[in-house]
Formats: sequence, structure tokens, C-alpha cells
Amino acid sequence: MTESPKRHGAALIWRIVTTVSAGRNLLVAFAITFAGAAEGIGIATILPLVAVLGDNASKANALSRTILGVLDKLGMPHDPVLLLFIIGGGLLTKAAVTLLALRLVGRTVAEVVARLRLDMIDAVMHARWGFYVRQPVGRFSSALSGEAQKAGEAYNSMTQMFSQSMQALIYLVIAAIASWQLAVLAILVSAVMIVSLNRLILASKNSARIQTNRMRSLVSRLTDVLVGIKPMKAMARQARFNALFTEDLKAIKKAIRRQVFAKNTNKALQEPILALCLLIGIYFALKVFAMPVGEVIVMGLLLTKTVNVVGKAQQELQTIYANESGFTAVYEVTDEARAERETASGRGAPTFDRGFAFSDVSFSFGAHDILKHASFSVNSGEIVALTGASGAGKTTLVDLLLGLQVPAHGDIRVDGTALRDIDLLQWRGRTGYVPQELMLFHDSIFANITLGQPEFSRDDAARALRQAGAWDFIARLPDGIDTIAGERGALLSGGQRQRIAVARALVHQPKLLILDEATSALDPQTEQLIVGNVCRLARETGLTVLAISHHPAWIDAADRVLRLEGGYVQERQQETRREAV
Ligand SMILES: Nc1ncnc2c1ncn2[C@@H]1O[C@H](COP(=O)(O)OP(=O)(O)OP(=O)(O)O)[C@@H](O)[C@H]1O
Repeated sequence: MTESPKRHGAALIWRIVTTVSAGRNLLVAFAITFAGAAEGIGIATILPLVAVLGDNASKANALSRTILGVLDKLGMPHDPVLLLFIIGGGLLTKAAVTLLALRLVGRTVAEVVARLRLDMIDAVMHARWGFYVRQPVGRFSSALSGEAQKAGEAYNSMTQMFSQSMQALIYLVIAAIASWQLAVLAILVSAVMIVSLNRLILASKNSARIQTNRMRSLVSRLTDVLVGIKPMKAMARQARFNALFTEDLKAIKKAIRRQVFAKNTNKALQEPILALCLLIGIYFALKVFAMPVGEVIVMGLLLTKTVNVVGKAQQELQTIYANESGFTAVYEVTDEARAERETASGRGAPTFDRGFAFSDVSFSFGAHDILKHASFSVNSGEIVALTGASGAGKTTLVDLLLGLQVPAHGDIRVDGTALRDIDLLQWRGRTGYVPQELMLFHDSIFANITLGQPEFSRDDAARALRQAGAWDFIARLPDGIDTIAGERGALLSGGQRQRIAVARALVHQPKLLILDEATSALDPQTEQLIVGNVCRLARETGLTVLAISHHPAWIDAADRVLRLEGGYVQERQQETRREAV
């Protein structure tokens, strides 16, 4: 598996921030800073108000003098009512701008989550075939549902943290103007709080990581189990999975308990730490520095405000950490899928008028050779049966033909052009493919055939169903083509599912039809009917058929029989066909 570059902390946070445009981020930052400044001015004006109301000591304070000086410059009177208006105006402006900022943040959070999900889906959909084979499918589901959401929550917390930090800075500046001792005290108290509660933040991060990993394992396992539930139920073999689920759930429960405890404790301890420091500060201000009561109250308010916002910023940091493992997981899936993106194919647009040819092709999975310098060709319009022992590599050969796997050596040519020079999407678009393990979606038969592509009409679907020998049974269903197939097609019989899968492969009128044991679940009569239909279609339209099958119906109907054995593809003559079966 390609390891994704693991990025943590600041790099990931930066990645989330840059998911949306710089303009949007700046607007959010500006609104938040403006709201903080408005509140700061409001709070700072309390001291000159106390001064104007007759407290001479407060009048001497640098903060009072600065604000009253500004009023003088603007030609405004030192009027308590005016100062009250400034205080109220500052606080109201903060509330109004904060509301606006929150709307903006809400929109941005939604955009971050949507973008992340889109990026992930795009990356996963365009990965190479080998990528999917190695992944538990539940990994994608859990990343897409819960984990992407966490990135949005982290963005929200980031804006809150930025807001608290800006406010803390503004209060510190005001505190420094009022008294440098106050500013130093505010910094010291904040530092004590940050350091003493840091362990709780790390505990949150750890618990969240455990939850993310366990949830992913749970979802992956559950998806796998539900996909293959029938044999497990039939043999009563689900006990081991139950035990694994219980184990995951227990670990998640423990991690949630720890996380909630860490979060609440962080919140709960901030107040007593602040209160203790405040009491000590007030004692020194009154007893040691003999500061007037009015000034001490305003200073106390400033200190409380500063330390409070630092505390809130720390709580937001805790939330970011708690979400980090979640959004890391989404980025890991996206990065791994991107690293395995199908490389740009060539530009050639095959018409498939001539056919395809393997020349000197070798391919192996590790030390296991599948093809050893194999050479063979199939002409356009031919009906070819491909046989070979189980595990010989027939499905892999088809994967190579469709560019889902790339040969280590040799050339695969379509109409004489090497596959690497051909537009793979166009080539695959000319192919109808029915895999061995077919899969119907929990949707109508019509949707299962058209795969939701609007260019196909009901007539197209009906034509494909007729060609696949499925029309008779579909016409007898109460809802006909609109019948719901059930989860993975479970409401239909195995043979009915196979015929619908054949119709899906014919609806777009392909030039090459590949059937990988596609009629193996059918009774001989129905199989014969489909083989007959497909062969008639091939004769009438020039459709080329490559059918992987050991069944006589195909062996007898095929123009040629190829056998894959020991990494080589050999042609069987008419008279030896039966031996090839
Ligand atoms: N992605 C993969 N990674 C590693 N080995 C693989 C992979 N896919 C298939 N194989 C192995 O390659 C061999 C050929 O598999 P393939 O499915 O092509 O055989 P087949 O001839 O179609 O078999 P069957 O008739 O049983 O369907 C098998 O031994 C299989 O285990």
C-alpha cells in the first residue's frame, strides 16, 4: 500500500484553513478581530467612567488618561452618559459583528466539510483498481460520514480560538496601558492555567484517536459482515464477529468516558485557578500597592476577562485536538487514493474495428506468474471462449485488457494501438463487462441497468433485457422494470441477477462483451437461451464476445476456444474443445 505522507498538527490545520479561499478566511478573521476590538473599547471605557464619577486615583491611570484624551481630541465632553454609551455601544457592536461572523463561519464550516467529502470521493473514484482491492470498504464510509464532519468542527473551533486569542491580545494591550503589573499578572495567570491543564488536552487527543481508530475498525467490520451475512447466519458463525464488535465498543466507551472527563475537567478547573490568582492579585493590589478600590475592581475585571478568553481558547484547542484524528483519517484516505490515481491514459480513440492482441505479455502478482510472454489475438466480431483452471489468471487477463492492471512486459494492442496510447475511459466505454461476482444495487431494475445515466431510456433498458433473455420474467413482475432489486439484488434469484447484469453490460451497445462466468448460475436451458441471444446479437451487430466459461453452451457456440494454462494462452482446435472444458 502506498503510504500517505503523514502530516500532523499545524500542517493539517493549515490544510483545513486553506480549503476555503484566502478572502473568506480574511473576512472571518476581520469580523472576529473587529468584534473583539469593539468589546475591548467598551470594557476599557469603564475605567474613565469610574474616574469621571469622582475617583481621582482612577483619573491618574494611564488608560483613563488615554481614553479621556481621545475624547478631548474629538471635542467631546467627559460626560458619564457619553461614556456609558461608548461602553454599551462597544458591547452591542461586538454582539452584532459576532453574529455576522458566526453566520460566515457556519457557511465556511459547511463548505470545508463539503469540499473535503468531494475531494475524497473524487480521489477514491479515480484510483487504480489495485487500490480498492487492498481496502476494507468501510474505511471509506467512516471517513466520509463522521470523520469529514470533524474537519468542519475543527474549522469552527479554529475560528473560535482565533477569536479568543485576538480578544486576549486586545485585553492584554488595554491591561498594559492601564498598568504593566496587571499585564504581567494576566500573562502569568494565563501561563499557569495553560501549563497546568495541558495534560487534559493531550488526554483528549489520545481518547479521540482511539475512538476514531476503533470506530473505523467497527464500521469496516460491520460493512464486511453485512455484505456476507447470509452464510454466517446460515452456519451460525457470527459469534466471533460479535466478540470483535463488543471489544471495539468497549474501547470506544472507555475513550468517550475519558474524553468527556478531560473536557469537563479542563472547563471546571479553569475557574478555581483564575479565582485563586485573582484573590492573590487583589490582596497584593489592596495591601501591598495600596491601590484604590475602584481601580482594583476595573483591573480585576480586565484580568478576569483576559484569563477567561485564554481559557476558552484552550478549550477550543482541546476540541481541535479531539477532532484531529478524524480529519487526519479523511486526509489519509484522500492522499492515498490520489497517490494511486489512474495515470493519464493516451488519446487514441479505439473504434474496435479490428480487434485486440496480446504480444509477449508477462504479468505476475509478486512471485506468482499469471502470464509468461503470452501472445494471442482476438478479431473484431469473433465469439471467443476462454477456459483455464481456477486461479489460472483468466480474470486477471481481462483486467489487463481493460487497463485495470498493467503488464510488466509486452504489449496489449487494440486496433493495433498500444493500450498505453489509448484513452482508457473511451476504451472501457466500448466494453460491456459482467464480472464473476456481480453486484446489484438496492434500486430499481431500470436503475440497475442504466446505472442512473440519463442518456438511457426505458426502451434501451427493455432492449438490453430482451437481449439478455430477462424480459419474460421482468414483464411478469408486478412493478416490471421498476421492481426494486433489494440489497445487493437479494430479492431476485441468482439467475435473474445474472441476466440483469448481462442487460447492464449491453444497454450501451458495446463493441466488446466480456462475460466472466456470467451465465454459470443459470440452468442449462436458460444459459443456452442467453448464449443463443448473445451470439445472434454478435452475428447481427458485429459484437465481439469474450466469454470466460467452462460450460458446453459457450464452448460449442464459440468461434474459437482459448485456454490459459501455466501463464500461456493456447488455441484449442474444434475437435479438442471438449477436452478443454
Ligand atoms: N489483486 C491481487 N493480488 C494478488 N494476487 C491476486 C490478485 N488478484 C488475483 N490474484 C491471484 O492471481 C491468481 C489468478 O486469479 P484470477 O482471478 O485471475 O484467476 P481465474 O483464472 O479467474 O480464477 P477463477 O476461475 O477461479 O475465477 C489467483 O491465484 C489469485 O489468488
